[in-house]
Amino acid sequence: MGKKLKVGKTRKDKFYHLAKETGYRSRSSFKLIQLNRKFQFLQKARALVDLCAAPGGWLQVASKFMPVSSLIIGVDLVPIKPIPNVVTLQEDITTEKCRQALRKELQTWKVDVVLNDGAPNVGANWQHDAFSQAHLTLMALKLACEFLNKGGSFVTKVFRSKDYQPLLWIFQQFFKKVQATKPQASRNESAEIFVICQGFVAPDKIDSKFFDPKHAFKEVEVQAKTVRELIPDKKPKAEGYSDGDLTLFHTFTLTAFLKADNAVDFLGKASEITFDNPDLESHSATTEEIKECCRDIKVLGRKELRLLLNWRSKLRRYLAKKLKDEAKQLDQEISLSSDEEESDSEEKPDKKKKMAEEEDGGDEEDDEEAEMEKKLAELKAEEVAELKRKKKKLLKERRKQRERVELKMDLPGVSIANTDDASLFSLMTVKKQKALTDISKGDMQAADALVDGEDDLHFSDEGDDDDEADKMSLASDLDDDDLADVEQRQKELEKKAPKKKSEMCSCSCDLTILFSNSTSMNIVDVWTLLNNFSVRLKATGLPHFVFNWLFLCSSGKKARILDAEGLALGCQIATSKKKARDLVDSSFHRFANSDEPWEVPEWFLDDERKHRKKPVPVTKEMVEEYKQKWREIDARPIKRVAEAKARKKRRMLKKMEQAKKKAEAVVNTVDISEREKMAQLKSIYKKAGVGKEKRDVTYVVTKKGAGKKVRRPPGVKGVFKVVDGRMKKDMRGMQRKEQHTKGNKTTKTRDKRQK
Ligand SMILES: C[S@@+](CC[C@H](N)C(=O)[O-])C[C@H]1O[C@@H](n2cnc3c(N)ncnc32)[C@H](O)[C@@H]1O
Repeated sequence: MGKKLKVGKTRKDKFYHLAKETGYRSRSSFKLIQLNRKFQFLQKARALVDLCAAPGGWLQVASKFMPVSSLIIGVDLVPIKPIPNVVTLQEDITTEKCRQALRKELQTWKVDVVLNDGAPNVGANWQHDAFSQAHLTLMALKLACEFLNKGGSFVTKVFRSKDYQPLLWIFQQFFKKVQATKPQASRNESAEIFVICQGFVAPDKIDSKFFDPKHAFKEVEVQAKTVRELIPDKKPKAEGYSDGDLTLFHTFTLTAFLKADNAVDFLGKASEITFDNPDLESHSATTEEIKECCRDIKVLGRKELRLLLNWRSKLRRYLAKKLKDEAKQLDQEISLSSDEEESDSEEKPDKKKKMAEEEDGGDEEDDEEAEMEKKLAELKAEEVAELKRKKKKLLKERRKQRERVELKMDLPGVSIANTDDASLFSLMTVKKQKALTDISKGDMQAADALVDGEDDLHFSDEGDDDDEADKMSLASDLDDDDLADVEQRQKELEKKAPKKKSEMCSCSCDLTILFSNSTSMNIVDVWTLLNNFSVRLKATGLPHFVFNWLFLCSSGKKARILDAEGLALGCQIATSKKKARDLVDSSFHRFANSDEPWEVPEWFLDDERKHRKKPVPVTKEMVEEYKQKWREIDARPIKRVAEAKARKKRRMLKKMEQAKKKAEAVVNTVDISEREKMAQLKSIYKKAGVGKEKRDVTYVVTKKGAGKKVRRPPGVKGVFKVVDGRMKKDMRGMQRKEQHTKGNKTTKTRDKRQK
């Protein structure tokens, strides 16, 4: 019969195979690789001692990551197969002999790192094993304290048992920084954990009691009090077994959960809650989700654990109420059955007891409420944190945008990167966009709907979610200063005309959509729209507010929506308030709101289209100036091109540098002639790509044929070369012919072979 092996140990996981493939002697090598990747203690170390090192996987990793010619010593009870540049000792690390052997090996040296992956021979009793492991760790620490340099590191394996906390405390007495972690390569089912102690303080004198297990290991009981403690932000650490308990799966009844003094701690220990009370199982609070959660508590997150706690509170309240009702009913029965008064007197103590319990239930309710409040406060704090995160994200985005503008990757107010303009996808926006298109076509009914309508296009004072989203998109289109400015003005206007608030919202948002989304609109469209709107705007008394927008948009902050003409116009408005006012005033004219009420001939309409609009007060020169500016901006190389050019330049310089060195070597060579030197120098510089500069050659096609002497044709300057127009064609013809004959030959030989 074969020996029955433990499943966890025999299971060959990816690290096992990886170790086999990469030539590491043990899968634990990857634990050290991962620990070192996180804490970087091997790279700087010049000397290292690996305690309990067989078969030598950690030693291999150490010799790979430590600087060449570092001193590496490995100790183990069993012999370690030799590893290049590693000294191995066969000793028991708990003995004095081992200490002396190490002293002999190290002489006066001290080491920078002490590793300990020691695992005593485990067997019959987990509790005993855990203790021997902790003892082994303590002995490893003792050696570390003797041989470590000041500031050195001690990396050790520890099993999560009751001795874990005392061990951590002891480590903290000797090292500045003590961190526990479980590398990925460590199996989840293993209770091992790795503690990285950094910054050895090297005390002058060490009390021997630190290394005496009797003194060192005292019980430290830690109870979880909050859900956050139960599920920390970081990856949970592996838990060891508690005394006398050799299973990891713990099942409790619902009654036990309801009776538990500390519900959170209870959840920390329980793996499953079973239903032992049908009444509670069918309670409305016991939803399918709750039942699912009860099946495997270990996999639950904070949210689900809170759900269970709330459920518990509900059930407890329900039970308390039920008891109360029962007591009341009992009371009524007592008062009704006067005949049984005497017998009642015997039962009364029982009822009183129940009443007292009921009162206790009331106290419990208070506790529950306090607990609930505490939880609510926790939730609130989480919400606040979430909000803070969002704000931080928003600020980060704005900072990035500013940086992009500084790097000339974006224009002010225009983000190439930020294309997630929420307002583009808002249903409200789409509706308004349609209405605006209609208005721009002259449909003033749509304008009526926009401004006066109580329908879904209307922006109410309270503002629903969509309103908020649109306002947000409006805000996110401006930078901080603009936003503050606009908000300030909005407040002032609200004070001045409180009744017009809803109208103001309506107008301002319409224009926002116009300016933020109408990328294709030019100033004439804007102008027409404003003309169409002008009467309404006048009615709301908000032309200045509207023109704040126009100003912001046209003075470069919204450059993307305006063409050169628009920019020129915006510039005019920006320079003078009067000009802006005049511009608005001039939009109120008799053609502003005409609806073509009568039939007119086509020629008249054409004429009207051409001439009825007041010309925009912008000169051609101004438009040209802004066009030129756009051209300059367009001509700027994009960042990637600039980077590629810089890379090319760097490569060239490097090549030149190398060529220069080679050329110097050639020049300094004595045993070759000057001519040879010249030839070599030429070839070096040619290879480096610094040959003769390419001359501009003009090709002259003649019928006489290439290479023949031809007079300089009139109008040709500089170097010219005579070529035959037919040559290319002839060459190609010849090549074709050659291929053809080759093909024939191969088919003939194939035929011959077949024959
Ligand atoms: C998990 S293995 C170490 C694996 C090693 N880190 C590697 O990467 O190859 C644990 C080792 O601790 C050793 N060990 C246990 N008790 C010891 C002691 N008292 N002194 C020295 N070595 C010990 C065992 O012999 C065993 O080789």
